Amino acid sequence: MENTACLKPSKDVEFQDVYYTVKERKHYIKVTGTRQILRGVSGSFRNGQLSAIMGPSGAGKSSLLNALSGLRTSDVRGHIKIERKGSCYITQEDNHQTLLSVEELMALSCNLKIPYSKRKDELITEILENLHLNHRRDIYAEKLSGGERKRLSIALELVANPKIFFLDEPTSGLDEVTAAQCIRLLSKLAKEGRTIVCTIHQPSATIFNYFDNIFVLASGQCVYQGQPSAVIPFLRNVHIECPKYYSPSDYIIELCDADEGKLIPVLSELTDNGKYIYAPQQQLQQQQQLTQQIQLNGLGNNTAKQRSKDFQHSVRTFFVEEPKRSRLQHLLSAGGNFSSDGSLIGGVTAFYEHLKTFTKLLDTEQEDTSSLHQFCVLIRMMSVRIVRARIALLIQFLHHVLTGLCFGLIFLNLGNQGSRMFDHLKFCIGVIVIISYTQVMLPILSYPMEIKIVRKETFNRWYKLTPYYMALSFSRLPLQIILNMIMLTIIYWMSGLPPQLWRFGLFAGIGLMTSLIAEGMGLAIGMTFSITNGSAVGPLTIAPLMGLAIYGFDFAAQIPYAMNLLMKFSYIRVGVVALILSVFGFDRPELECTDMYCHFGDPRVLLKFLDIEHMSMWYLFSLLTVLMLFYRVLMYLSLRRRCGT
Ligand SMILES: Nc1ncnc2c1ncn2[C@@H]1O[C@H](COP(=O)(O)OP(=O)(O)OP(=O)(O)O)[C@@H](O)[C@H]1O
Repeated sequence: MENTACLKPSKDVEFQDVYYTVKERKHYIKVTGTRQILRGVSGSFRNGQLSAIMGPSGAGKSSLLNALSGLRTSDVRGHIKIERKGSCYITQEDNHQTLLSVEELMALSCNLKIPYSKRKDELITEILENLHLNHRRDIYAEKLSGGERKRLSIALELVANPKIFFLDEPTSGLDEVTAAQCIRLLSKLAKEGRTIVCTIHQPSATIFNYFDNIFVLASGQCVYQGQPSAVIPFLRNVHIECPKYYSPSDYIIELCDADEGKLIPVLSELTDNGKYIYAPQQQLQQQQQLTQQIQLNGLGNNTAKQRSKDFQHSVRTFFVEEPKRSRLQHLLSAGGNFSSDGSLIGGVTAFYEHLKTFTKLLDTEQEDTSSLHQFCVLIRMMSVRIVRARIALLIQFLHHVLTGLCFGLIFLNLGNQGSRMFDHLKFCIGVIVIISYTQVMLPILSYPMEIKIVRKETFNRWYKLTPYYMALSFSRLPLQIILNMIMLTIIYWMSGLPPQLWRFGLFAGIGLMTSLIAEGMGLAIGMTFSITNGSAVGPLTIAPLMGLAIYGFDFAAQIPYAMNLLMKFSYIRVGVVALILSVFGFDRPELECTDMYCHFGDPRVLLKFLDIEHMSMWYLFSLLTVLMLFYRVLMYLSLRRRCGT
């Protein structure tokens, strides 16, 4: 894809001959061919206008929006001119950071995007008032209604005052009144000097008339581009008369939906796949100017097909005819009143009244915040969320205490008995396995939701991935240390291991290292897969590592070299060996022997039997550190891959 460099920052979005081709696969593996989702579409979305990409389901609306916004770059060809830095993308789902109120989310957005502004509170209040959300500022975002969530999504982006908004299906899931409110809000924002482009499946007649420009896609081709009021005259060009009392938007979409390959190519030809913009004949002067321009450039129907890379000349406007009713009249007849400046007031549009013009607060040029600043803001936010997730905290606390007690009871006072060698082994394996399993599964089940938010926020330049990654890693550390220490203390104390602080320190240190490695692995899986796939991939990945952890203890001296090498990759194995060494190594005195003869009464015999008597704890800690770094790097790469930077 070619993103044309803008010499002068432009707030328009222009594109020419955009193709999006995907590979078709059989059973997800074998490539059987390719499919063109977008077939060389062109068009332009102007600043100050609210534009809609419409079309039947599967027409390619979201694909076009993703290609234009830059969310999708692979498999996209063509020329797209957009100033990425000043744009933002609002997803259909409206996912926000959980356990934060509207005000806190706004503060987060402000702190990340405009750290040096002294008037953050003022700005937050102004935006919330304008978006009619001020009365909901203390409510958690997940408690908001669909319409309110959509407005919050817009409010969060407005903080940095982007000039280009892309919205994927902003009205989906909203009732008619709320959807109309949302579109009116977008229209107002557009009038304030923004370029707003959204996909919309099939707008109602009311909503349809709020758009300044519509771009109708069908089978990946543009079948109409221009003002909503010009659809009916445009269709007359091909002798199609929109029935009376039928919404033109419904009609053109239904025509395309029912088409069997005859009408779409004709309409696409008529618009030259988006190169012609249709508008009513409102101003004779404009028409004359255009005619002159066409004559000057010698652009007839044939020459218009010559693809020019110059966007200035690539998209042309046709004026079809005078609209029967102006948009203003239409709105008036719908029951609204207009103030002298043309904005709609009164009656059902009370909400609209609140939409004042944004002050200069929004217009300040913002600098990018430093990574350190982003890290500090993010870690504070993550810590607040961890503390507020009371039920999750309670469950995790109970889990660690109960697991500790269960283990303690199973191995009660066995830690010092020379006749229970196999129990000692099971104990060490059990401790490491339980830590690994818990820490792997938790992020696999919780992170896939989070990654969607991170993807949206990094795409909209709230923060960079590195500070986010660091904040994520460090914010979880205190809780992980506390919970693991509680569990390991209970286990160590109940199993009757020597009451030596340094030995307990080693024991707990190995447990914590294992926990950090497992968490890194869990996060890497959670960042890559959905919950469904991740919950299958997690156990599948951990199973071989567990297998390697219990392999060959009874013939340790005969384990083949290759197998020995492989076992070094299993952090569970390394953890188990380190734990055995911490419990039975370091000149531990003879264990108690209640039987006539205890072969493993002397801990050195056990270490020799397991072939680890010469193994150094430093070496094992180094191995664990390398494995921890490996999984943490993997986690970072998964994050980068998923968030597309
Ligand atoms: N990566 C992809 N691989 C295969 N097919 C794809 C891919 N992306 C999109 N498609 C297909 O392209 C077509 C257009 O998808 P897109 O999501 O852009 O449609 P849409 O017009 O937004 O539809 P809807 O209104 O139903 O959301 C669909 O048939 C979809 O299955």
